[in-house]
Amino acid sequence: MDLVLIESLAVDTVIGVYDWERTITQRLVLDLELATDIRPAAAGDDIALTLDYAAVSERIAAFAGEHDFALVETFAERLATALREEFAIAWLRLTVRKPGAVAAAAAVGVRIERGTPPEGS
Ligand SMILES: Nc1nc2c(c(=O)[nH]1)N=C([C@H](O)[C@@H](O)CO)CN2
Repeated sequence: MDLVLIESLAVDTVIGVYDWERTITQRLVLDLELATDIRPAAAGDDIALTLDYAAVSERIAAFAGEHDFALVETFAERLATALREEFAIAWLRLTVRKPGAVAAAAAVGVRIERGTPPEGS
Protein backbone atom coordinates (compact mmCIF):
# COMPACT_ATOMS: atom_id res chain seq x y z
CA MET A 1 0.00 0.00 0.00
CA ASP A 2 1.34 3.41 -0.92
CA LEU A 3 0.92 6.20 1.58
CA VAL A 4 0.98 9.97 1.43
CA LEU A 5 2.33 11.24 4.75
CA ILE A 6 1.66 14.35 6.79
CA GLU A 7 3.65 14.45 10.04
CA SER A 8 3.51 16.78 13.03
CA LEU A 9 0.94 19.09 11.46
CA ALA A 10 0.12 21.75 14.07
CA VAL A 11 -3.36 23.28 14.10
CA ASP A 12 -5.13 25.54 16.57
CA THR A 13 -8.69 24.89 17.68
CA VAL A 14 -11.12 25.21 20.56
CA ILE A 15 -11.07 21.81 22.26
CA GLY A 16 -11.57 20.47 25.74
CA VAL A 17 -14.07 19.25 28.27
CA TYR A 18 -13.55 21.96 30.90
CA ASP A 19 -15.20 25.40 30.93
CA TRP A 20 -11.88 27.23 30.74
CA GLU A 21 -11.01 25.31 27.60
CA ARG A 22 -14.08 26.65 25.84
CA THR A 23 -12.65 30.18 25.98
CA ILE A 24 -9.24 29.60 24.37
CA THR A 25 -7.64 27.93 21.37
CA GLN A 26 -5.20 25.08 21.95
CA ARG A 27 -2.73 23.36 19.69
CA LEU A 28 -3.24 19.86 18.33
CA VAL A 29 -0.49 18.01 16.48
CA LEU A 30 -1.54 15.53 13.81
CA ASP A 31 0.11 12.66 11.97
CA LEU A 32 -1.64 11.20 8.94
CA GLU A 33 -1.06 8.22 6.68
CA LEU A 34 -3.28 8.39 3.61
CA ALA A 35 -3.61 5.41 1.28
CA THR A 36 -3.02 6.43 -2.31
CA ASP A 37 -1.66 4.63 -5.36
CA ILE A 38 1.24 6.91 -6.22
CA ARG A 39 2.17 5.12 -9.46
CA PRO A 40 0.01 7.18 -11.86
CA ALA A 41 1.38 10.45 -10.47
CA ALA A 42 4.93 9.14 -10.56
CA ALA A 43 4.54 7.88 -14.14
CA GLY A 44 3.19 11.21 -15.33
CA ASP A 45 5.04 13.41 -12.83
CA ASP A 46 1.64 15.03 -12.32
CA ILE A 47 0.27 16.47 -9.06
CA ALA A 48 -3.27 16.07 -10.41
CA LEU A 49 -2.87 12.29 -10.23
CA THR A 50 -2.08 12.03 -6.53
CA LEU A 51 -3.28 13.26 -3.17
CA ASP A 52 -1.98 16.80 -2.70
CA TYR A 53 -0.62 16.86 0.86
CA ALA A 54 -0.60 20.66 0.82
CA ALA A 55 -4.31 20.77 -0.04
CA VAL A 56 -5.11 18.20 2.65
CA SER A 57 -3.10 20.16 5.21
CA GLU A 58 -4.96 23.37 4.35
CA ARG A 59 -8.29 21.57 4.71
CA ILE A 60 -7.30 20.28 8.13
CA ALA A 61 -6.34 23.76 9.32
CA ALA A 62 -9.69 25.10 8.09
CA PHE A 63 -11.54 22.23 9.78
CA ALA A 64 -9.81 23.01 13.07
CA GLY A 65 -10.81 26.65 12.81
CA GLU A 66 -14.44 25.82 12.05
CA HIS A 67 -15.12 23.41 14.93
CA ASP A 68 -15.06 23.42 18.72
CA PHE A 69 -15.36 19.89 20.05
CA ALA A 70 -14.96 18.75 23.65
CA LEU A 71 -13.03 15.54 22.93
CA VAL A 72 -10.05 14.77 20.76
CA GLU A 73 -11.97 11.60 19.87
CA THR A 74 -14.69 13.68 18.23
CA PHE A 75 -12.14 15.84 16.43
CA ALA A 76 -10.41 12.74 15.04
CA GLU A 77 -13.58 10.94 13.98
CA ARG A 78 -15.19 13.94 12.31
CA LEU A 79 -11.97 14.96 10.56
CA ALA A 80 -11.39 11.44 9.27
CA THR A 81 -14.90 11.34 7.84
CA ALA A 82 -14.51 14.72 6.16
CA LEU A 83 -11.14 13.90 4.62
CA ARG A 84 -12.26 10.50 3.34
CA GLU A 85 -15.32 12.04 1.69
CA GLU A 86 -13.69 15.13 0.24
CA PHE A 87 -10.47 13.53 -1.00
CA ALA A 88 -11.80 10.02 -1.80
CA ILE A 89 -9.36 8.37 0.59
CA ALA A 90 -9.99 4.62 0.88
CA TRP A 91 -8.06 4.18 4.12
CA LEU A 92 -6.30 6.43 6.58
CA ARG A 93 -4.54 6.36 9.92
CA LEU A 94 -4.86 9.55 11.94
CA THR A 95 -3.09 10.42 15.17
CA VAL A 96 -4.26 13.47 17.11
CA ARG A 97 -2.02 14.63 19.95
CA LYS A 98 -2.80 17.32 22.49
CA PRO A 99 0.55 18.52 23.84
CA GLY A 100 0.53 20.00 27.30
CA ALA A 101 -2.84 18.56 28.28
CA VAL A 102 -1.17 16.34 30.88
CA ALA A 103 1.80 18.07 32.43
CA ALA A 104 3.77 14.90 33.01
CA ALA A 105 3.31 13.66 29.43
CA ALA A 106 4.83 14.99 26.22
CA ALA A 107 1.42 14.57 24.62
CA VAL A 108 -1.81 12.64 24.96
CA GLY A 109 -4.34 11.83 22.28
CA VAL A 110 -5.89 9.21 20.05
CA ARG A 111 -5.05 7.19 16.95
CA ILE A 112 -7.69 5.83 14.59
CA GLU A 113 -7.76 3.88 11.36
CA ARG A 114 -10.76 4.21 9.08
CA GLY A 115 -11.72 2.64 5.76
CA THR A 116 -10.47 -0.43 3.93
CA PRO A 117 -6.88 -0.84 2.75
CA PRO A 118 -6.84 -0.96 -1.07
CA GLU A 119 -6.70 -4.34 -2.87
CA GLY A 120 -3.24 -5.82 -3.28
CA SER A 121 -1.67 -3.77 -0.53
N1 LIG B 1 -9.85 10.37 26.19
C1 LIG B 1 -9.86 11.70 26.49
N2 LIG B 1 -9.60 12.10 27.71
C2 LIG B 1 -9.60 13.41 28.01
C3 LIG B 1 -9.89 14.36 27.03
C4 LIG B 1 -10.17 13.90 25.71
O1 LIG B 1 -10.44 14.69 24.77
N3 LIG B 1 -10.14 12.57 25.48
N4 LIG B 1 -9.85 15.69 27.34
C5 LIG B 1 -9.56 16.11 28.56
C6 LIG B 1 -9.43 17.55 28.85
O2 LIG B 1 -9.99 18.37 27.85
C7 LIG B 1 -7.94 17.83 29.04
O3 LIG B 1 -7.27 17.71 27.78
C8 LIG B 1 -7.66 19.17 29.62
O4 LIG B 1 -6.30 19.25 29.99
C9 LIG B 1 -9.31 15.20 29.67
N5 LIG B 1 -9.32 13.81 29.27
